[in-house]
Amino acid sequence: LGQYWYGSFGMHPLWQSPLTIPGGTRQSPINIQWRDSVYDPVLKPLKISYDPTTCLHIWNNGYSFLVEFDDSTDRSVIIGGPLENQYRLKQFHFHWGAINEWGSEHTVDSKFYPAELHLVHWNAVVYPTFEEAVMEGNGLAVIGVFLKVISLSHHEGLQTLVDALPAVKHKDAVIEFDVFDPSCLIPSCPDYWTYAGSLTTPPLTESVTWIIKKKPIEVDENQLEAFRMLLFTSDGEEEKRMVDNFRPLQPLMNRTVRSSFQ
Ligand SMILES: NS(=O)(=O)c1ccc(C(=O)N2CCc3cc(O)c(O)cc3[C@H]2c2ccccc2)cc1
Ligand SMILES: [Zn+2]
Repeated sequence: LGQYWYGSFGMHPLWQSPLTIPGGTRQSPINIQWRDSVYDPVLKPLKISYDPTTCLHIWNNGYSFLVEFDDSTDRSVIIGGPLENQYRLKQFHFHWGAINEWGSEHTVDSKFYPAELHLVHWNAVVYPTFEEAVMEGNGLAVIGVFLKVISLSHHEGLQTLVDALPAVKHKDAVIEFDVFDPSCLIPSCPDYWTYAGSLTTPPLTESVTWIIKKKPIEVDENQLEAFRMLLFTSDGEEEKRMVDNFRPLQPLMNRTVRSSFQ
């Protein structure tokens, strides 16, 4: 699916989506214009509680690498922030560029970060399965965290992931990954923006409450280079480096981005 969605390789591929959702009014990603975001004093702090033993495996699904969690119970959840319910952690993954000039999906004041982390949660209070939640307006909540490259700032938590990546170099590779607490990848600063959006990969359904952290995490160049060594392609196919796996910006249309901070 990665190849189909990211089109030809090597260039800075536009998102080859066969369709923008006809009549889509809340597509993602978007540019967050800081001065147009509206402080909402009603927004609560986001409460994050992950159980590191719910971590299951890392797999290369041909468009990113996903770290998946056991979401059969409420052991790894988020609540508060803009959310009406508690949401269960299902997986996290990243989007990144071939070079540090771009790679994130969301932009802030039209500025790209070199990469963006997405922690994907679903509303298991209201919906019986993730697949059903994906089709509903309040079905998913995704925390977005920007990555910033600072040459001498090695990120310890990320390194655990980076060390595992060579084992999932090819599409469809999976390895067991049994203890990892993804809260080490989330900045301690509580500030975030939030808006109503969509999946940025097919099926692009308009089911995501986005929670974008204001502060990036800092990683070093070698750690991001490790992402760029992954492949869109399966073992035995002509190698295509997994880079530029981000969707182009979508129109804001009739939406307001709220901020949890002044
Ligand atoms: N970038 S994002 O909007 O945060 C995003 C969120 C969830 C998902 C997700 O969990 N899945 C399941 C795994 C998967 C694998 C693919 O190859 C793919 O193209 C999409 C997904 C999506 C997905 C969501 C809903 C139905 C089917 C697949 C993907 C991306
Ligand atoms: Zn994503």
